[in-house]
Amino acid sequence: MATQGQVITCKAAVAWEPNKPLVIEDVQVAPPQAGEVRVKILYTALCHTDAYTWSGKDPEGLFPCVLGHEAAGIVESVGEGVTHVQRGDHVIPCYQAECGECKFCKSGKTNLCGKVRAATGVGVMMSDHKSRFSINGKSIYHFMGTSTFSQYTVVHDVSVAKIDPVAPLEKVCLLGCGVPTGLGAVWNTAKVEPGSIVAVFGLGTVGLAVAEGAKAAGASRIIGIDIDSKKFDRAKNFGATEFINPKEHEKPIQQVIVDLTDGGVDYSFECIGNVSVMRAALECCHKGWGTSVIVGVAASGQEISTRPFQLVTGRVWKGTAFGGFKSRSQVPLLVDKYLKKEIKVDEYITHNMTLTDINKAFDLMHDGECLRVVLDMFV
Ligand SMILES: NC(=O)c1ccc[n+]([C@@H]2O[C@H](COP(=O)([O-])OP(=O)(O)OC[C@H]3O[C@@H](n4cnc5c(N)ncnc54)[C@H](O)[C@@H]3O)[C@@H](O)[C@H]2O)c1
Ligand SMILES: N[C@@H](CCC(=O)N[C@@H](CSCO)C(=O)NCC(=O)O)C(=O)O
Ligand SMILES: [Zn+2]
Ligand SMILES: [Zn+2]
Repeated sequence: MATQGQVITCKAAVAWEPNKPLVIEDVQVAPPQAGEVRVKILYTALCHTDAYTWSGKDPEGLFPCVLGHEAAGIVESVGEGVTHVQRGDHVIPCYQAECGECKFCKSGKTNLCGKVRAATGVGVMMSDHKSRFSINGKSIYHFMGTSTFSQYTVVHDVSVAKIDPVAPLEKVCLLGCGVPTGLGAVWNTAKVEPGSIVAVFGLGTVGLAVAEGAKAAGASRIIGIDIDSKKFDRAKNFGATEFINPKEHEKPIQQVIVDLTDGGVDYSFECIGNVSVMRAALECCHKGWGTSVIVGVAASGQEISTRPFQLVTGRVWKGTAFGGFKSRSQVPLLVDKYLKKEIKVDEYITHNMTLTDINKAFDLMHDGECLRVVLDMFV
């Protein structure tokens, strides 16, 4: 039955309130308006940022909403004026848009795009400042411009990357967030050179992707740091060469690392979202040139600090969003790299479940064994 131009009623996991279990609801998804695309989401993964917003600590978290931003699907229909994708295209929704025309996109200095960011930050579509999701007339907010915990979602056309239809959607959904973030933090943000010494704080999906990226960049030592030593064995397969558990040391972790590396590392990456660790990650960098990249998302109200002398003496503090990748143009290239076996993706998937099990999937994320859980949206 043709659905184009019609409201679609489908299943979605709705976050009615912070921290309350998500509820699988029948939601109405309005047709895409001009410049919008309605996507049938086939697979979505869960990212810790979904859990962060769900917790109520995200100042941009609005309820009720449909969370989710790491997914893959097929275009169901497009609104007026949309030319770069059409019905049937395989796509990855991109929470970081790329319009190619705004001040940010044209700067050549950042992957951030300004075109729809104001609207996506308040859970609505740009054209009319309204949501396309509702339940019996009650409006439900979008999230990150993606809302992939729904069988159908509406995104801005600048927030969708067309990919090779050969790629398995149940795998490449991960290229919507965590894996590119870690790889790009190394390749685009830090620009790690061959021979560098790298420290990675936090060995979840993002930290492991940093390790993988650092290995590919030719780093000579990749030091993995985690408070859960069970993470270490697996991290070897992603490129980490040595490991430190801060709990096993009396000295501050930055001092331990400085002592082990003749003055500090060339590059460090904080992949946790803990502001004390962010400080340690900066301070374990080598005087004169060491660069630390903040990748983890810290809650509202948290602040970073260090002695300014750390920066005066040449250390550099940076951050990265989506690893600095330009989403619409570079996500398809990452999919191609996966198809050529140049980057890992399958290895980050530890669990496969269904949309109905989404609350169990969130529980699993606290399990030390869990990296990414992929949900099949139509089982
Ligand atoms: N900047 C971006 O674009 C971007 C994109 C994706 C995710 N993120 C953020 O990156 C962070 C990591 O995501 P993830 O999915 O890998 O999370 P994760 O929870 O799987 O991994 C975090 C790891 O840190 C370890 N850890 C916790 N506290 C620690 C401490 N004090 N010292 C050392 N290790 C510690 C945990 O044991 C775990 O292994 C999250 O904050 C997420 O929101 C940011
Ligand atoms: N709304 C949050 C912002 C959280 C944040 O920093 N998000 C990252 C992506 S995390 C993906 O898992 C990001 O890319 N930010 C840039 C942007 O949102 O444009 C808060 O305010 O704390
Ligand atoms: Zn994410
Ligand atoms: Zn732009």
